[in-house]
Amino acid sequence: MKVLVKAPAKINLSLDVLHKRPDGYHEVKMVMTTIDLADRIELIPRSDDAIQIISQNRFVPDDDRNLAYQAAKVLKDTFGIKQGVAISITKNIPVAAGLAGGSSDAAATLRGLNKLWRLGLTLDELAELGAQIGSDVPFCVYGGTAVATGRGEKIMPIASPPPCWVILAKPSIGVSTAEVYRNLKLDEIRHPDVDGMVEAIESQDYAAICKLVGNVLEEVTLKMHPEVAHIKEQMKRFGADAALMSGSGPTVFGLVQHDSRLQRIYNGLRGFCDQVFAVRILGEQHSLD
Ligand SMILES: C[C@@](CO)(OP(=O)(O)O)[C@H](O)COP(=O)(O)OP(=O)(O)OC[C@H]1O[C@@H](n2ccc(N)nc2=O)[C@H](O)[C@@H]1O
Ligand SMILES: Nc1ncnc2c1ncn2[C@@H]1O[C@H](COP(=O)(O)OP(=O)(O)O)[C@@H](O)[C@H]1O
Repeated sequence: MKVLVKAPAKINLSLDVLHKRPDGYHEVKMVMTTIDLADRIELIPRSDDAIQIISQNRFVPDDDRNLAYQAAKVLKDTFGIKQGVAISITKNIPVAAGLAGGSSDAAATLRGLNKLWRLGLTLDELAELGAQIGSDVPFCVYGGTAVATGRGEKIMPIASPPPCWVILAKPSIGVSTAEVYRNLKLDEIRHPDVDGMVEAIESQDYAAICKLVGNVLEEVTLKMHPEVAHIKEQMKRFGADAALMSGSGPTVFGLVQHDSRLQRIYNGLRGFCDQVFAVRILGEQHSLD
């Protein structure tokens, strides 16, 4: 039996950092949502006990640095699984982009192996195991829309935003999440209204959502890579209702409700940015079947 799993990307509609913790991580408060841009993970049982990564993407590690490899390892070690698995990753999410591609591959591997190895774990149990791999993995285990706190691993599901288009534009640079957090000046932060964003989503107020988008990491990445600021300006100039960098960047996303304006923004950005996508928000949490 072979198992196929979708691994969707996320965007951060609001991202605040409260303080630096004694363990070196930052205490965050963010609103995240999954979008319809996804990697495809195929899990194929092996006759030996090895974990093998198969990927055609040269930026994706094919050894134990791969987060999907680490997900399989956590399950094998925790439950004493003897069977090996080949994990084939078809990459559609840009790498090191602030879209949690690696974390989502790990989360999809957890969900898929739960099925392949008949472990019978709940999403809560998979999310707890996922936290060992990375801060964004628990959110990716659930999908949908949620408030994430702690270092990002404490997840509280909320309603999904009203229907709209998400346009993503990724400049051809990769950003290190650790470096962005390291360069954040905690005493100079202008905190976004995360609670206001949650209220706006719960009341399906699209205009308020657009007004309240904010990300404290944006300024850090913008300073290192001015082209990100340029993309954000262009996104707005072409007519996006809101524009913001996702996570630690460098991808910028724009929100728009009208199909007519979508085409104009998409074409305008394609003029100077290689990777542009127009996708929908995915409202539903993942199910276990
Ligand atoms: C910024 C965010 C926003 O969703 O996303 P991305 O830009 O990576 O997509 C996340 O907080 C990224 O989560 P993730 O990429 O899973 O981070 P991890 O692997 O756990 O940590 C990578 C490094 O980032 C820093 N880090 C991460 C999370 C956090 N709350 N505080 C931190 O200081 C630490 O230096 C850590 O060593
Ligand atoms: N399955 C994977 N897909 C993509 N990158 C991965 C994967 N596993 C490990 N990585 C490593 O994780 C780093 C961050 O990648 P990614 O998760 O795409 O970005 P981000 O944390 O910005 O959302 C990459 O530089 C890559 O070397």
